[in-house]
Amino acid sequence: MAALRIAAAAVAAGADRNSVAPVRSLSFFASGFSSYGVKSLSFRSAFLPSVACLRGKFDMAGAGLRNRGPLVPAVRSQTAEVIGKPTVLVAEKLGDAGLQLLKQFANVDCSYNLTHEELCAKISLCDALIVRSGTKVTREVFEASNGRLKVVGRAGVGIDNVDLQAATELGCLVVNAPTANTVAAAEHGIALLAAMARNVPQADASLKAGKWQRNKYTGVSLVDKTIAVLGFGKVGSEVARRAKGLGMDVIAHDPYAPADRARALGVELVSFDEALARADFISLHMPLTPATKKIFNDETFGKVKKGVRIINVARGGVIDEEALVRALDSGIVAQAALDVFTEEPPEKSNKLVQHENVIVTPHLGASTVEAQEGVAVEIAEAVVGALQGELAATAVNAPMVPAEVLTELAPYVNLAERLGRLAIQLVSGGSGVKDVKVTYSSARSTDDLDTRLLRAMIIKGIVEPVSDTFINLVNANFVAKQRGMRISEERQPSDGAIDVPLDRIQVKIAHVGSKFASAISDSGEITLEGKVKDGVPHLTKVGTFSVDISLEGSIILCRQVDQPGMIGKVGSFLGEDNVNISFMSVSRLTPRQKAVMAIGVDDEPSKSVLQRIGDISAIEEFVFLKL
Ligand SMILES: NC(=O)c1ccc[n+]([C@@H]2O[C@H](COP(=O)([O-])OP(=O)(O)OC[C@H]3O[C@@H](n4cnc5c(N)ncnc54)[C@H](O)[C@@H]3O)[C@@H](O)[C@H]2O)c1
Ligand SMILES: O=C(O)[C@H](O)COP(=O)(O)O
Repeated sequence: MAALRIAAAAVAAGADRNSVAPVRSLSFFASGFSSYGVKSLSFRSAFLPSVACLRGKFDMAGAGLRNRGPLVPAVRSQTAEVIGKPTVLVAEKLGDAGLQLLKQFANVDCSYNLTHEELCAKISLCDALIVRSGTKVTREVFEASNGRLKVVGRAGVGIDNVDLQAATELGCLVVNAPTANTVAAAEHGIALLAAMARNVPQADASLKAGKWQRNKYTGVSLVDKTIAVLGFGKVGSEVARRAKGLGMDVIAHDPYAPADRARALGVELVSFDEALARADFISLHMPLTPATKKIFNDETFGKVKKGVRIINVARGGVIDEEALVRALDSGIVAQAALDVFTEEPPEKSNKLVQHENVIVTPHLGASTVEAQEGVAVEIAEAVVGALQGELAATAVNAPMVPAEVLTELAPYVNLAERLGRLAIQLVSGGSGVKDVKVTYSSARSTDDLDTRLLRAMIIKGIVEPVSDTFINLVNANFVAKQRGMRISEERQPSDGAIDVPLDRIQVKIAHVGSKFASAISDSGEITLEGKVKDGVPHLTKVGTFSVDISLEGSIILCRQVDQPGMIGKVGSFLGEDNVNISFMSVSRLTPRQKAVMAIGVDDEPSKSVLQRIGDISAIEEFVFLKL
């Protein structure tokens, strides 16, 4: 019998994290933030306020912030007792309204024009970083933050200056401000279009130099000309709308644009080659991605109508600048108007900047008073929200889960993490977890359940106790993949209530041994199942045994010979050790044979009392699990 016994002790995984285990699992994005202004945290209060924040936006009153809740220690040795504010580094000029908003919540360090080295040196003291397009947020920056940096806010649209892969791997959320500068960029595109067509900058410079060159600066008309908008997103659509107003024929190319949006604006969506062949003017509005990098090159210029005019308010990198110089010199391209460059700022001697048929501006597309105030508020709201544990609506590297879905799923999120956390503690030493199967039982239709958050929380529960990686919605899938963990998800119809999103969640870990053999189901996997009852997660199945205990505190699972007096004996040992029992449940398959007892305890039993429980002759195996 002794051979069957598994030494009862705190499961090695996580045993050295007593001080943080109860709090570090509480919120999702906030995992890893300092406990700004949070005096104490309880499990249930910790996730839910972030959900409330999603609905209620900002409650910036000091007291409101203090009670916000989901802010969990940044440094693992810290406890939730530390009172402080997060630090936000603003590395490029940000509108005042945004700064004021940030200052209500955070210590704001406005340090502009930092060198890369200075940024790397400062970043480990910052919880959030706000940049425009002028700061390169490289892997080095993320690594230098030593895990403290949890949000990068891009005060604008393009995130090509942020290493998204590194951010994701290190669990750092990246948010942008995608809407506030759209009109400004479109207006700048139109300004460049008109200025280029009528040689405004050249004529202005000539006149200021004392010349009067009316013939030299004869322009071309816009009306009835064809403009091809490449990238029919927010800015592209606004440019198209304005070009229509100028009497131009507008065609557009965008592989992902909905045809009805184009139709509504009277814009014809065409292929890339057709756009090149038909356009008198080409206006670029696609993002810089590996697919669009140097999309304008010698070959592309070979397909355009001779004498085409090009406007680029998107990103310099979408044009091969040397090829453009060649196309301008040969007259294939008559003129170009550029707001953006591959290198910013470009060298003074840059051939495009100096070309007489090129007009340039120093990346001014978003630079209007109105746009900068709008962008500043948009990004400040996103960063503050993320620091408070909200799922940001403008997250660039995390799935967006609508607020109402999040509210409904909140208790299941806790259940999912706890099942993962218990399941990993049942795996016997040395077994690598490679195959996790999750079954969601729900009376709802398949489309009606967004499981991404639950899946991420199960990964968090499984991985965090056995590694030093913080898991959140940003990096959960990446971390699972990196560890070679395959998570398969399955939906099972249930006849439960339709007004709750889920009836049960079952987590199975396959191809591993268990410290508690009774947790292995007939199919050979560690199997745990849970439900939410009155908003509280419950463990309802271990292996083939039905149990019912609330998933709070810690758990002792015992398998014993079913006989009178067992509950009393174990209960009295725990009582003598001043350990409070919160829940107890006994399940047996056949009377007087095997039974499984699940005991929820508020306090951690001492090793000696666990030893005494293990020594009870009827107890065949037992395990102590921490939540
Ligand atoms: N100069 C500035 O100051 C300034 C200001 C705002 C935006 N921008 C830049 O303008 C670009 C567009 O911004 P937005 O807000 O309209 O973004 P958006 O995401 O709304 O639109 C981009 C569009 O490009 C499309 N696209 C992607 N790949 C494409 C391809 N290969 N060919 C054609 N279309 C493609 C997408 O489907 C999308 O519809 C971004 O690069 C942004 O950084 C520059
Ligand atoms: O992508 C953008 O939003 C624009 O390029 C604006 O960049 P900026 O914030 O550096 O002006």
